[in-house]
Amino acid sequence: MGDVVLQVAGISKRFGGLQALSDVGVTIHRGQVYGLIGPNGAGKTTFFNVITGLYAPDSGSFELAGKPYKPSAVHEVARAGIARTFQNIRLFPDMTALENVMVGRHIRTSSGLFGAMFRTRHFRDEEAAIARRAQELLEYVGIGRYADYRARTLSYGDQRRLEIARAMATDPQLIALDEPAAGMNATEKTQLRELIDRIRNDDRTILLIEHDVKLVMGLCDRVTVLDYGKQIAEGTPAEVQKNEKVIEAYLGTGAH
Ligand SMILES: Nc1ncnc2c1ncn2[C@@H]1O[C@H](COP(=O)(O)OP(=O)(O)OP(=O)(O)O)[C@@H](O)[C@H]1O
Repeated sequence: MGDVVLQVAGISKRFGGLQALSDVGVTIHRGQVYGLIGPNGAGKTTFFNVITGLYAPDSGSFELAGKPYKPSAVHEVARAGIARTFQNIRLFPDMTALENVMVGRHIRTSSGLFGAMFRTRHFRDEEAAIARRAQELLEYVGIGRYADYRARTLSYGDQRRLEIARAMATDPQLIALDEPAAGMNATEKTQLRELIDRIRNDDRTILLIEHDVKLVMGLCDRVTVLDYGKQIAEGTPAEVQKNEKVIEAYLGTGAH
């Protein structure tokens, strides 16, 4: 098994009188696809938002690639090495596909504002390298031919791919995908599955929230199941599927 990429423990988060997360922890190894599932309102998005710095947790410890990190601000989390996509696609709709990926890459550059303002040689070289890398990533996710199209003109499935390319542009330790298959048709889901498989085979690490249990079970190495903010099961898909608490949680709410 690969090194530990993300280790979080004891995460709790309360909203007023509602305990959205109680003492949740996960350990994710390099090269794994780790799934987070649970019925509606179980706390999946809250967990994602806590580890990516959108919500401040009430408690919890956080380690990324062996170093403690404090998920207190979104850009700090991105710098620490977690990149994410969103349930509702958040691209720059009027920028091209290539430019959207280049934006992701900019957090790793060194020229800064001075370089950009005076268009220094170093800045220009860096821009050219960023554009090349962005094009490679578009090819990697399968939409290289749309590099010059505005993001909003791409199909839904291709916009999701573009979001993944943008997330990968930061060279993250961990890629967190928030319901990447939402709204996809069967063909798009198959392609998404192949893409996630490919990303894993390239030794990258993925945390996945997904409603489509079939997709999660077929794709993930390990799964955590949340219900009412509590971690009711953790294990391989086969283990989790047999767990009585899990069966009950899903049958109880009618969600699947
Ligand atoms: N910002 C917030 N303020 C108050 N309550 C919140 C907030 N965010 C989430 N909650 C509540 O916390 C609980 C967990 O919600 P969360 O969105 O994390 O669940 P989920 O598992 O992602 O659900 P879904 O599958 O519907 O997306 C819910 O009861 C929700 O209403």
